[in-house]
Amino acid sequence: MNRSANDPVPLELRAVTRRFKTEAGVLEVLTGAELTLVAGEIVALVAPSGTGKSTLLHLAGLLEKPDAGEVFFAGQAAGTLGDDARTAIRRTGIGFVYQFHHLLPEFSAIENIALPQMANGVAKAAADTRARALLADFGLAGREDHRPGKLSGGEQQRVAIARALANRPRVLLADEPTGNLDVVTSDRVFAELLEAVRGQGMAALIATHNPDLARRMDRVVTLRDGKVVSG
Ligand SMILES: Nc1ncnc2c1ncn2[C@@H]1O[C@H](COP(=O)(O)OP(=O)(O)OP(=O)(O)O)[C@@H](O)[C@H]1O
Repeated sequence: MNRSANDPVPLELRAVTRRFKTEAGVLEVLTGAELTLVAGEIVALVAPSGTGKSTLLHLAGLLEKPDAGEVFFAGQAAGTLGDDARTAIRRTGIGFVYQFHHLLPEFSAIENIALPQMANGVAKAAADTRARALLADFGLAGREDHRPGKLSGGEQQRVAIARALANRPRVLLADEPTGNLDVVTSDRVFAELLEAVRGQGMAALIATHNPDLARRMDRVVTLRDGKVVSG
């Protein structure tokens, strides 16, 4: 995808704070986190369990709102938007990949990738064509009509990644995208993910516990005392 130098910054978190009330008191998870993702940049988020990686991804993905600070998507302050506008950004501008694939079990691989496009107004024939091409990119030609239950773990995760890329989002957010796979499959699927993200010129933030995978990204950040710092 061609993005020009004048395009707005895909994703920016400014002074983002998030706290949770727990029985033990208030838990300050993010305390003024700052992060900028430029177009074409793939950032690894590597931090110990419980430090707030998923929380940060949920805020970046407009799934939750910060208690203070602001998330900017393509230069637009998300806090100023209503729920419909936030949902529209999530549907068209952001691709999500989780540790578990969350594919729709009753639908085939091709339908799982075509449906989010059709929800965005793409005609079925065009959505199917793109889904087919993505499946081929991920080595799944011939598996189009298989339901997720008939696919291996690696194949399921490839379909989930293809689904996240289907609408050509500006930003990809991933939480341990290959954390559920064996080492060899994880390595292969991860390489395919990076290639696809680079090919589309997207910005990506990918949480992983795996330092080998993190090294293959453009830079590594971590969370310390609720703030994003270089990893
Ligand atoms: N809705 C919530 N209510 C209360 N506490 C929460 C909530 N969501 C997250 N937390 C707490 O916030 C902290 C950060 O959670 P988060 O899931 O972001 O961590 P993480 O770094 O992604 O961990 P992991 O690597 O284990 O997935 C944890 O202590 C968690 O228990």
